[in-house]
Amino acid sequence: MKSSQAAVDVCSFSGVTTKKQEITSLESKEIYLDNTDFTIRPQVSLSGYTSYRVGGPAEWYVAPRTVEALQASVNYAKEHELPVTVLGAGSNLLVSDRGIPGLVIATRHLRYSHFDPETGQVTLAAGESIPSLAWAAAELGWEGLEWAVGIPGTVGGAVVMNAGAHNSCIADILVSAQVLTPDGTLLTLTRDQLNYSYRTSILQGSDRIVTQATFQLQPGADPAQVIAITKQHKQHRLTTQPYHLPSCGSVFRNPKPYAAGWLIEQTGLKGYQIGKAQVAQRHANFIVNCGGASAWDIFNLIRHVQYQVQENWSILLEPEVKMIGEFSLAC
Ligand SMILES: Cc1cc2nc3c(=O)[nH]c(=O)nc-3n(C[C@H](O)[C@H](O)[C@H](O)COP(=O)(O)OP(=O)(O)OC[C@H]3O[C@@H](n4cnc5c(N)ncnc54)[C@H](O)[C@@H]3O)c2cc1C
Ligand SMILES: NC(=O)C1=CN([C@@H]2O[C@H](COP(=O)(O)OP(=O)(O)OC[C@H]3O[C@@H](n4cnc5c(N)ncnc54)[C@H](OP(=O)(O)O)[C@@H]3O)[C@@H](O)[C@H]2O)C=CC1
Ligand SMILES: C=C(O[C@H]1[C@H](O)[C@@H](CO)O[C@H](OP(=O)(O)OP(=O)(O)OC[C@H]2O[C@@H](n3ccc(=O)[nH]c3=O)[C@H](O)[C@@H]2O)[C@@H]1NC(C)=O)C(=O)O
Repeated sequence: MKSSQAAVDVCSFSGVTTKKQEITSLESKEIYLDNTDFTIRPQVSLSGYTSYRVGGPAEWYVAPRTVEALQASVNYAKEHELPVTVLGAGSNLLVSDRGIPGLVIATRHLRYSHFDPETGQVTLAAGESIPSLAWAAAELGWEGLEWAVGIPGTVGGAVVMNAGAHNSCIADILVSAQVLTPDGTLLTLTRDQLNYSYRTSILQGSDRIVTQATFQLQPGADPAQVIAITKQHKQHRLTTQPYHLPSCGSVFRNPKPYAAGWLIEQTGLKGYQIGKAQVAQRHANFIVNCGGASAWDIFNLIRHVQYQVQENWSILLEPEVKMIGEFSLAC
């Protein structure tokens, strides 16, 4: 186990990008990608694209609507030696107030879905919404996604994170995922190749971009029943989790057999606040933005919680949230 010192000393995080680089907008002009009608835009604030509602600008930002435009975006980054950061719906991200150097590629505009009643398989583009999918499946009477209704975000993010709830997770239903590799190749990876375990997959920290996924569901149930179970799951969340304030969901993975929320509450941290970031009263493993928090407030609170839990329980809580960009003392 790492020491508590390690828990407070590390002050620079990176998710996808690693290069230390100040944001220097080369030109404040949009760039048109070859053979597409898409533009790469400079200095785009990411706070509107994350559920925490914090974060500085992307040096460059693009949200392609087709796989071809995605490929063109990746090629552009390669040609200009820009580090690439991939964004889904930003519901599990803490973006630095300093922003993200290089090119941020948002995949949430990649959209299509196909339900195959013969096989019970549904194939979706990476940008499709998981809660919308869960409701659509319930309305068709297809079982298998009732648990997913309250998980904001995209198919791509859920496949990478192995999103889960109520003892189910993406790995239980994933048949395969299509990924775009940095050399522009589209590969199909089976569930076994993704090396899934609790809230992790081989895709975390990798340079492969999920473009679509196929899930196995079970058609043929009574829609009213599937909708009823889906509603119960949603209701359970609304009563146990602080959905009314910006957050990233659970901040830490559960250090089994303990629940992070229980450990944090027992440490006396419910309601503890740094700046406008607060350990939620309703669920201690949620840190909420009470209005006007900075990423730095949230980051410091994460560190404080880690430190206090380590001091009291000798357990280092491991963040589930992906922290991207620079978080240095000079912020
Ligand atoms: C209120 C609330 C409740 C939540 N409840 C749950 C819950 O019950 N269970 C749970 O598991 N999570 C939960 N979360 C966290 C979050 O919803 C999930 O992690 C979700 O799957 C993230 O999807 P996203 O599209 O927002 O991904 P993002 O947050 O945008 O990205 C997450 C990671 O995936 C990578 N990524 C995203 N898209 C792609 C892609 N196309 N290709 C490659 N990499 C990609 C990003 O680089 C990043 O590393 C909750 C969050 C909130 C705000
Ligand atoms: N605290 C936070 O930081 C955040 C919390 N959230 C919460 O996460 C949850 C998921 O958010 P979001 O991704 O926006 O998805 P929602 O669950 O709000 O909606 C997703 C889709 O499902 C449809 N839908 C919703 N309820 C029903 C229903 N009863 N029957 C049929 N269809 C339905 C919606 O249709 P329609 O548009 O017609 O309603 C919409 O198309 C929500 O509870 C939201 O409040 C989301 C983001 C951040
Ligand atoms: C929200 C997320 O996922 C959630 C998912 O929605 C829910 C529902 O299935 O189960 C997990 O929460 P969780 O383990 O905290 O589930 P809960 O049932 O709320 O709590 C577990 C235990 O901790 C206790 N608890 C929780 C919060 C709190 O403030 N105090 C406390 O004592 C509860 O009483 C319970 O005994 C996932 N979290 C993780 C880290 O695995 C996410 O990953 O972002």
